[in-house]
Amino acid sequence: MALKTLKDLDLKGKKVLMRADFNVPLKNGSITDDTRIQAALPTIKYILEQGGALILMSHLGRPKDGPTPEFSLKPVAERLGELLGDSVAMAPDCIGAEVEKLAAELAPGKVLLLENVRFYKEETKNDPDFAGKLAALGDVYVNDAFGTAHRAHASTEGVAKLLPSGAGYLIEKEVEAFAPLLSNPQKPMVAVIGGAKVSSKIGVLETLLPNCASLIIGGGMTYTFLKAQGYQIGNSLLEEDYLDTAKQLLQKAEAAGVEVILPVDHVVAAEFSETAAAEPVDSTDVPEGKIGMDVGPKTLDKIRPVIAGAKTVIWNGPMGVFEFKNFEAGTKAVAEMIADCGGITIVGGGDSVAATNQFNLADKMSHVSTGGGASLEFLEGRTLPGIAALEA
Ligand SMILES: Nc1ncnc2c1ncn2[C@@H]1O[C@H](COP(=O)(O)OP(=O)(O)O)[C@@H](O)[C@H]1O
Ligand SMILES: O=C(OP(=O)(O)O)[C@H](O)COP(=O)(O)O
Repeated sequence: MALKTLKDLDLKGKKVLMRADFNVPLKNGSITDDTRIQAALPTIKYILEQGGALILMSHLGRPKDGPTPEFSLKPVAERLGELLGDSVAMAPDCIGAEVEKLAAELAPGKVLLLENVRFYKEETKNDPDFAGKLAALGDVYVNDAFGTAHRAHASTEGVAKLLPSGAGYLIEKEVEAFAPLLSNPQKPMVAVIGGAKVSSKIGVLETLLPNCASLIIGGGMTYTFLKAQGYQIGNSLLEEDYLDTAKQLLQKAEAAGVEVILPVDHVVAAEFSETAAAEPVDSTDVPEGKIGMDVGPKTLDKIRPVIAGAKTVIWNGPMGVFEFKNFEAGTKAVAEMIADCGGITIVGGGDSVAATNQFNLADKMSHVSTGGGASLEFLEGRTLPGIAALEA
């Protein structure tokens, strides 16, 4: 798959519209891990050095009700300004007359960050009119949002059809890093899947099965699977609509001879809060009224030999609510097992990468990817719409 890249674009004096994945973890309005911003810097600097005026766009989180301050990209503009040593202008919106004026007046070498594109539902619907309004802001389009390349959205896919386009350095680097895994994965391969995006990732698991010897499921994913098997899950995270999918996946894994490891004990809390007390539960069932927040020690004992025996480990999704000190132990232990396993280790996803950094293990992983869902889909051999749109 040959991609059009930055080198195929004439950037000098141009308004360069660039899609980045600035969906960074935030706590009380502050960025807790800026890996995704750092990862976009090589492309950003190249565009500025070439004399482009850079208009950046991204989503942040999954806002449901239009513009909401907690999903504003303002903290990203500030952090990016610090990293570049030059102020980054923050647009009040991502489309409209005021934004058009700011974009038109943007000087070469300067940066304007548009407000969260997901403040418009047209973004995720890949609405052509909305894509047209975004495209009108630039002369050329660069996509460097690997973490969002699995989404066919207006800013990742729609705009690419409307402007001369190319992939940024991050997309190029990620695609290269995954190439050996696609062509020649070292086996046995083990997938460790957790986190909170059950509906996004549960479908991907099925396609991972043929290549995996074992599938380890933890984090918020756990409870949809446990409930599907008839266990009690208390008030834990559940995506009710995916109970059947979970049941079918377990049946398919059994038929394919793939070992599935699910938590057999938990650390629970009475409420989802940083200050909640950690209560160990030595049972697969979660007591009524409690929330499963982390995997327990017996689960870790089951996971340990499986990861130690792997030649390739793919990890996406924390094993628990690692952002809260009382519930970080499971994620930390599994991250350490992966870092020490001696095989090829791929960590992907905004929060999994944040966890890897929190435990100072990034240097011990073979590849730390800015994409979680994107890397899983890419590894399955699926065409990522954001990348397909950049094919030469
Ligand atoms: N048991 C759990 N209940 C609720 N949320 C959880 C649980 N375990 C992990 N999480 C949350 O999952 C989030 C990360 O999920 P996800 O976005 O799928 O991962 P990534 O960003 O690495 O792809 C984290 O914020 C973490 O707190
Ligand atoms: O954080 C992201 O994905 P990830 O959690 O799978 O790494 C991307 O920014 C995509 O976000 P989305 O899953 O809301 O489309």
